[in-house]
Amino acid sequence: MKSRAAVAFEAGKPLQIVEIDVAPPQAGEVLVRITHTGVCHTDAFTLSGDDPEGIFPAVLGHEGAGIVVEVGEGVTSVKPGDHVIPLYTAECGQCLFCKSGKTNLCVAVRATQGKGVMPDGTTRFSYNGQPVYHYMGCSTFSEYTVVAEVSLAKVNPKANPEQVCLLGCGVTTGLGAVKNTAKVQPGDSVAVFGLGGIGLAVIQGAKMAGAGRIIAIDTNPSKFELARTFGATDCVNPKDHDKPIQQVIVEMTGWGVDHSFECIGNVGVMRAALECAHRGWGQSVIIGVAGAGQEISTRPFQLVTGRKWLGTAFGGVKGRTELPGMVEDAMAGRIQLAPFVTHTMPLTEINEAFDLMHAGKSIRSVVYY
Ligand SMILES: NC(=O)c1ccc[n+]([C@@H]2O[C@H](COP(=O)([O-])OP(=O)(O)OC[C@H]3O[C@@H](n4cnc5c(N)ncnc54)[C@H](O)[C@@H]3O)[C@@H](O)[C@H]2O)c1
Ligand SMILES: N[C@@H](CCC(=O)N[C@@H](CSCO)C(=O)NCC(=O)O)C(=O)O
Ligand SMILES: [Zn+2]
Ligand SMILES: [Zn+2]
Repeated sequence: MKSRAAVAFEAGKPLQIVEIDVAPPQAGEVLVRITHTGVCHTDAFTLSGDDPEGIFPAVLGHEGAGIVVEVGEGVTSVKPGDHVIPLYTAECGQCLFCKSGKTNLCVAVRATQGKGVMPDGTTRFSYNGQPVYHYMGCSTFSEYTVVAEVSLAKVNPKANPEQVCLLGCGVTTGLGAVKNTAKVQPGDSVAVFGLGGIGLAVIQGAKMAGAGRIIAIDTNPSKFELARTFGATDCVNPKDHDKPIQQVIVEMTGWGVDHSFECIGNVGVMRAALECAHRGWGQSVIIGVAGAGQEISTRPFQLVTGRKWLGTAFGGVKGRTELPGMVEDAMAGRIQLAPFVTHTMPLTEINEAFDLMHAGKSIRSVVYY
């Protein structure tokens, strides 16, 4: 079938809106009509060419909501008409990782997903007879996409797709990082570096966890108002200080914060986030994605004196098990999604979403089909 799609033909170039061909779902696969998709910084990261797993031409996008159109052989858990959120972290329930009870990092489809193909090693997308690759197992920048059954969370059809698509990545990642990775406790102090969709979701999660002081840090002060609305108690612009930001945070708190979160993808800031953690027990969670060749560093003494460095993917959330409940929480107002959606636009204007992100003017742009 034909599908309107925004295709990344080349790194560093705008997406092109074209009509691609989408082949039918094979065994264990599902054809989904995407109705809405958020644009996450990770899409921009891969488009920039910095992602070692980046492959072109590809249909990017991994923060979507849609409706099942057709299922392939053997698919039993979803049927046409079901409302779904595609998952870049699958949940097969069978693999070593799923069964461990220790992680959400299912490996069922991860190897082929990283190569831009479906589990059988081929792609369902083509343009002018040439292959177009999948992205993060989702490819939500196409109106019709094919995903593995294990990569779909079935959600309440009454939910607002313009908002719950954000549970496909940004908001879930931030909330999960607080709850599952850092395990923030009532009264704990928190520092959040980077106030985009991820950082603001961390702040929302910290507030929900009953954190005491929540310090929001960004070089773009226009982000502070929303950060305060979500629960930030202090807002800090590193540019206002002539000393390292970790020193500023340590001086503000005495010995540093109980938990810090890096939500930017900057290895220098990752170091600062670790070093502003409390002597003896502070921990720092890396959420931001850094480019090929980038490495983190700090003095080992920082760890010897009790700080911990952690990381998280999709906030440690098991999508098929947990997203349906998170959608209910959003519908009941227990999770706030509306404030994240600063812009909406049709697919034809998707490049504007990237421009707004790079200009620091948006939190989330949601594209509709
Ligand atoms: N680990 C995961 O599962 C996961 C999930 C989603 C996104 N991410 C990553 O999280 C990061 C954030 O994503 P986003 O969509 O919120 O991005 P975003 O671009 O919306 O937000 C980033 C924010 O960081 C701020 N910033 C940039 N440089 C800074 C600096 N030196 N000091 C302080 N603030 C600075 C920007 O002003 C912006 O407000 C990206 O690296 C993305 O790839 C990771
Ligand atoms: N492909 C990159 C890594 C990209 C990455 O770290 N992705 C995050 C999700 S970002 C969502 O916006 C993640 O979950 N990683 C775990 C996984 O991909 O299995 C690289 O190769 O460096
Ligand atoms: Zn994302
Ligand atoms: Zn699994």
